[in-house]
Amino acid sequence: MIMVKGKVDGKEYQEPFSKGILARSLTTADMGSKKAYEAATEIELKLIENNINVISITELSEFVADYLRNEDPAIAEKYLKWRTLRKANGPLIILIGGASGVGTSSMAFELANRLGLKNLISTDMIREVMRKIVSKDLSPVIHKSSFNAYESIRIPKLASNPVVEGFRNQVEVVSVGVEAIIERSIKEGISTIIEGVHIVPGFINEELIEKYNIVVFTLTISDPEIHKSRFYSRCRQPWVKRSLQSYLDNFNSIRETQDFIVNQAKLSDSYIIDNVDVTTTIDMMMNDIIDKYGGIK
Ligand SMILES: Nc1ncnc2c1ncn2[C@@H]1O[C@H](COP(=O)(O)OP(=O)(O)O)[C@@H](O)[C@H]1O
Ligand SMILES: O=C(O)[C@@H](COP(=O)(O)O)OP(=O)(O)O
Repeated sequence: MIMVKGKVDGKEYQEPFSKGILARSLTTADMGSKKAYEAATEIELKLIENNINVISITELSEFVADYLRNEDPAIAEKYLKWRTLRKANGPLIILIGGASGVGTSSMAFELANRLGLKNLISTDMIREVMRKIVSKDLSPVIHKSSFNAYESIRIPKLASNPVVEGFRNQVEVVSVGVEAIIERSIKEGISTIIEGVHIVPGFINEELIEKYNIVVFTLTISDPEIHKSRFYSRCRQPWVKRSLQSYLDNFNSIRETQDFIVNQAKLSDSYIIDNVDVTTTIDMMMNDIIDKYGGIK
C-alpha cells in the first residue's frame, strides 16, 4: 500500500494513497470524471512501478504534474494553479449573485461539486432566518421577495425606480447576514459558497473582499425569453413549491433588478457571466477563480 505523508500544524501524518481523492483533484483541473479516475489509476501503477511506498504530498503533486504534462499541458497548468490555491493562507469564499431565476442556486451547487466544497448557503435561507427574528412591522422589506420589496416600503416620490429602491433596501438588510457568514467561514477556515439575489457588488464590505480570498460572480441572462423559461424549468420540478405565476407576473421587475445588479457589477470587481450553458458557466467560473487566486494571497 502506498502511503502519502503530509504535515498539519507542524505535525506529520500519513494516509493511504486514494485514487478517489486524486481523481477529484484532477476534475477540479478540468479533467472529466471518467478520465480523471483512469489517470489516477495509471498514476498509482506508475508509483508502484517506481517502487514508491511512501511519498510526500509535494512530491506526489510534482509526480502528477509530470504525468499531466505528457497527457495535456493545459490541464497540468490548471492542476498546478489549483494546488497553489489549495495552499493559500485562508479559505476561498465564492459569492454568486444574480436576479431571481438566473441560475445562482444551480451553478453554486455544480461549482461546489466540482471543487469538492461542502459549505454552501443561499441568501434566501439567510433572509428566511431573519424573517423569523425580525417582525414584519420592524422590517417589512425582508418579508417580501426581492422583486416586490418596494410594495412594503415608503418610496420617496422622487425615487428613480421604486423596484430598485425596494430591492436595495432588502439587499442592505440581508447583506448583514452575508457578511456574518463570510466572517464565520474565515474564522473557521472553511471555504464557502454563498449564492442568491442578495449578492450585489458594492453591498459587501470592500475591506473583507480586499483582505481575504473572496471572489464575486454575477450571473445574468441577457435574453428575457431564456430567463422566463428558467422559471418554467424550475417550477416544473415536483419538489419546488414556489408559484410560477408570481415570477411571470413580476417578470419586468425581476429584469429591472437584474439591470441594477449588472450595473453594480460593472462598477465593482465582479465577474459577469451570461449563464446560458451550464458547462461554459462552470468552466468560466473555475478559470476566473484559478486566474485570480492561482497565486497565494
Ligand atoms: N446554464 C443553465 N442552463 C440551463 N438551465 C439552467 C442553467 N442554470 C440554471 N438552469 C435552470 O434554471 C432554473 C432556475 O435556476 P435556479 O438555480 O433555481 O435559479 P436562481 O437560484 O438564480 O433563482 C432551474 O430549473 C435550473 O435547473
Ligand atoms: O426574493 C426573491 O427574488 C426570490 C429569490 O429566490 P431565487 O428565485 O433566486 O431562487 O425568493 P422568493 O421570494 O421567490 O422565495
